[in-house]
Amino acid sequence: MEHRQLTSSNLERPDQEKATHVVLVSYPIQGHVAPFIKLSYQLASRGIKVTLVVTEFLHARLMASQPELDGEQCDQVRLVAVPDGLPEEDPRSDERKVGESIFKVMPGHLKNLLNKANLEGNQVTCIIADAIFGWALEFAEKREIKLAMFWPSTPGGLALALSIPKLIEAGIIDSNGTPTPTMKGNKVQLSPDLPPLTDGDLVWSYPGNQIAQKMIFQSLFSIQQNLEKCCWILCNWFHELNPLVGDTIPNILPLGPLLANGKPAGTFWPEDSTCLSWLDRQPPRSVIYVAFGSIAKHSQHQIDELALGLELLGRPFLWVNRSALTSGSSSKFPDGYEKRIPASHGKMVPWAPQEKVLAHPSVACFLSHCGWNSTMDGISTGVPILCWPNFADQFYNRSCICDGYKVGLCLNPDEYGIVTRHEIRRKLENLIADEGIRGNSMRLKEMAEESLRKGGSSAKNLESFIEQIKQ
Ligand SMILES: O=c1ccn([C@@H]2O[C@H](COP(=O)(O)OP(=O)(O)O[C@H]3O[C@H](CO)[C@@H](O)[C@H](O)[C@H]3O)[C@@H](O)[C@H]2O)c(=O)[nH]1
Repeated sequence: MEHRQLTSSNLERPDQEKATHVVLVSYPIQGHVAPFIKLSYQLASRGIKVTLVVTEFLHARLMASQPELDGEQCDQVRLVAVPDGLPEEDPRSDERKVGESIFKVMPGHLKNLLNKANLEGNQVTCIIADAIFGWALEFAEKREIKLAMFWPSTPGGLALALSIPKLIEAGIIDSNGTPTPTMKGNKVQLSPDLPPLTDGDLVWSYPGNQIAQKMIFQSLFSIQQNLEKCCWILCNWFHELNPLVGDTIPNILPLGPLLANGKPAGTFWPEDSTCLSWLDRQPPRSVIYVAFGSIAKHSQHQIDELALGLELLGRPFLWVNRSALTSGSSSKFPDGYEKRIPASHGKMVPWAPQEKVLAHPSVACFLSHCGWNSTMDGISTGVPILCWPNFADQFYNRSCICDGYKVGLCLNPDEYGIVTRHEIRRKLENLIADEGIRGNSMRLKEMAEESLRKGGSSAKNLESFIEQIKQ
């Protein structure tokens, strides 16, 4: 199935006929698609013709949640929808099945797309592929097309992924990524400007989901070879955040923070914008913003503790209570909770315009699962972060936020593995009162802004990338 963005009338715009044409291919999850879309805007705004390939399933979701993605505002970014190889009725809830199918069918779709673009005189100059799409290397090489890989996650995660062979050789992890007794209780220094890594920080860690853990480890294992062979590794951070990590990776180009800047952020759920007018009615720096990205889950017991912790704190809060945040159906609140918390004091939304929320002056801090995009959202708006990691890179991101960048605090579970309401209340109070953390957050925000200004590190990296793909 092809969407209207692929029609020849659309492709043959005279002003763009000779433009450099970049095709981007993202893995179809929110934490990858959102930064891909923001990167697409950056390229398109500099006159590059941009085609972003998404699965049909995802395309339908994006159109339902942000129909503007198909409109005037995003005209220079063409979304092309391709089948993911699964039957229409499949709910796409089995991550492994989706992943395997994508790897099987995506090369064929890309081939068709390039052939079609060639026929229509829109030759593709460069492919930007998700860093886990190793198949794109051979594909681009055969067709003599430049290839960049995009790493949507954290500097620490990249440093770790690239160290996997050495860690196995040194007997620190086994060939499945499981820490050996040598690592237990010890720390590994991946780069002088990263906090030491413990066995709890391994980015493939997915508590309670062995299949996902194995899948993430295998993808990361393959990344080292992928990145060695591609021309550039594009990343969503700015050089000054972890300058030494970049020094060890020759072809790295940090371009972040990647921002939507008011354009549709490519979210899978419709944004509830009423939270912005609600924020307008709150005092400056008063609100706790609570959001756990697109995949993290909490038990109903944890949701209760969170709700009661926020109540104990007594400050206004805005809570993204996304569907499937709990393992069962939708999360419930403790008895009488919604009556006790007036709407003026606590607002729940299924999905928020996160970039805009965090930039709002009423927000005091961000209770986050530490997904990398949310971490960059927090850093680029100077909002201190209370860390509640759930799986994967989020544990090491927590260490970076708290011990590396020093812009947050972390929640600690009790002896039963529960983050109690008292811990939540205490840490939120401490975080809000911590002037040192606020100062660090503001400094990083300024550095992030500086990196995007003309002559700043990310701006220069983007210009250099564009110059090179034009050659
Ligand atoms: O109400 C909300 C909540 C989130 N977001 C956006 O959704 C994205 C969420 O991304 P992220 O914070 O990275 O979380 P996940 O969706 O969980 O992302 C997955 O992908 C990331 C990048 O690889 C990893 O760092 C995470 O651990 C992994 O779970 C960000 O762009 C947010 O701005 C919204 O727009 N509104």
